[in-house]
Amino acid sequence: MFGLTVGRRASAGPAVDDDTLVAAQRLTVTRGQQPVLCNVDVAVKAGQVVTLVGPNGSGKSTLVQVLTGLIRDHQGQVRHRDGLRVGYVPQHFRIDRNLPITARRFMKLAPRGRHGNWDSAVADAGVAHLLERPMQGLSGGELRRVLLARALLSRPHLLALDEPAAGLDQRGQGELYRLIRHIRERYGCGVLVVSHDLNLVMAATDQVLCLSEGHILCRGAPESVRAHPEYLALFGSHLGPETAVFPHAHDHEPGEHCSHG
Ligand SMILES: Nc1ncnc2c1ncn2[C@@H]1O[C@H](COP(=O)(O)OP(=O)(O)OP(=O)(O)O)[C@@H](O)[C@H]1O
Repeated sequence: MFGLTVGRRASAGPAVDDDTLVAAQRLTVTRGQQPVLCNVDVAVKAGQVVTLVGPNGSGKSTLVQVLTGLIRDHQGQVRHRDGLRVGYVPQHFRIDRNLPITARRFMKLAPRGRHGNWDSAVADAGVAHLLERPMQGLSGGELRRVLLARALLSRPHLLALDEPAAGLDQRGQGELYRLIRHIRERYGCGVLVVSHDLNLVMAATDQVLCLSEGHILCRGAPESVRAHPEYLALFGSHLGPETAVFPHAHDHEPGEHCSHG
């Protein structure tokens, strides 16, 4: 899903002001007997970069998929701004090796591939030189750029990038975050990012949400904070002092736990 439009259905939920693109309240997702997300409150506003961090399996991708409208079997309330256009770059994307297709053709097949924001999407994602290349032959970083270009075709209000820095070298990661800021400014969109790259997260994010076992462990603006013990406990001491710093508020009382504790 790359050019989803959500928010046309009227539904009860948290208040959505003019700037708020999506807001979730007491969001809970259960898979099997296990809560994957538990009582999560989160909102993304236009022009804001919100980054989700947390260990493997902490619920980051699930949260992104709920906020982008891809997962709807949740408890709690999720409210999207009316007519919200979402661009989504998934964490995993497999190309069928038996179906040769160029990057241009791949993008043209997107919902807004023929009448969308083609020139800007291609230029902003820096993929002009990749358009005639077969998708199967792209490197991981090149593939991510094409997926980003495809997500931009709809001029999204909300751009969700699930681990866009995965597989990129240091220089590529720096470029990526510069690109995210550029896109945020150019499109005025909100950006929701999942990342394990904590140094870059802290440098390029308005708000960080740290998930652990489906709860928001801590959250805040990176520039306004100092080391937080729970965050350090989660990510270890390999981080530089400039990285492990943001204030937080718990989303649950110490005695109030989901069934996993
Ligand atoms: N459809 C599903 N069925 C069963 N379990 C699921 C399903 N989707 C997610 N889960 C489980 O929910 C938990 C959270 O998954 P999720 O992919 O959201 O985590 P994540 O934080 O994005 O992990 P990672 O950093 O490894 O990508 C995991 O334990 C996962 O196995």
